Amino acid sequence: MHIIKVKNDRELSDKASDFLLEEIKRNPKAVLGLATGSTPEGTYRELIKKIKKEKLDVSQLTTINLDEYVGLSEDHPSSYHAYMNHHLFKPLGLTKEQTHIPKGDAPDLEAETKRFERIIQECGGIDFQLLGIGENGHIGFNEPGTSFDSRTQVVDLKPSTIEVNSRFFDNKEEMPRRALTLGIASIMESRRILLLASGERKQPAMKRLIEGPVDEQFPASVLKNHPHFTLIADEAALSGVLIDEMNQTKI
Ligand SMILES: O=P(O)(O)OC[C@H]1O[C@](O)(CO)[C@@H](O)[C@@H]1O
Repeated sequence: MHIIKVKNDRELSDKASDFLLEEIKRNPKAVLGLATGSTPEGTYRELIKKIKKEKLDVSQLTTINLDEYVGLSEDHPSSYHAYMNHHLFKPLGLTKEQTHIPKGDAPDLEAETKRFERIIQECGGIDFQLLGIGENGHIGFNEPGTSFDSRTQVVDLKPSTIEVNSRFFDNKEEMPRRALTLGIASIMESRRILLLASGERKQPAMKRLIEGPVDEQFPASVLKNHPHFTLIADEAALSGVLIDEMNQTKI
């Protein structure tokens, strides 16, 4: 695990967008694994600016999103489809053919999980996976207790996740109780992984990730087993966390 400590969310967005930009420059046909939530919003904003400034061709990229709420159609304003269209796909002109997100309103959810795994295999696997982290350590929507061998699946969300994420819904009652998510094994097969964490809300998760053991009760801990795993976190998220200097770059 390599840790990059930044001052604040603005620096985190700048640094994380550089990682994505480098990946795209190195391989214009890259398969990018993408995340939603509040954390990567600034990263996407910076990435769009940099891609436009450098006039990069993004027409050959493929994107694979981590998750979607069960029951929400693509045009539901709180769906991750709507989030991605708004924050990245529309501004970059990425087409439906090159972008993939699990369909939360698929009539057969089990078939949808299989279809999604097939898409990942068919495009040759994920080159670069961007991740956020839940306060309880979830990655994608893989909640504490999820097997490290899991593949794309339908999951029940924990009450704490329902509470935290209901802020994205006008009416809290509309917050779905289930989601489709890439499994932990599917995420771990990505060739490189970048995890972002910002703000004091994420401090307990950072402490457990960095100081604690690899444990299925804390899903993000599995990332420490990945050979090319980088964490970018800000000072608030890392406050009071003991970091081995060998693993760290300060910005
Ligand atoms: O960045 P946030 O909003 O804190 O969300 C944390 C994580 O939880 C999720 O909302 C659930 O997948 C992710 O999209 C995100 O990475």
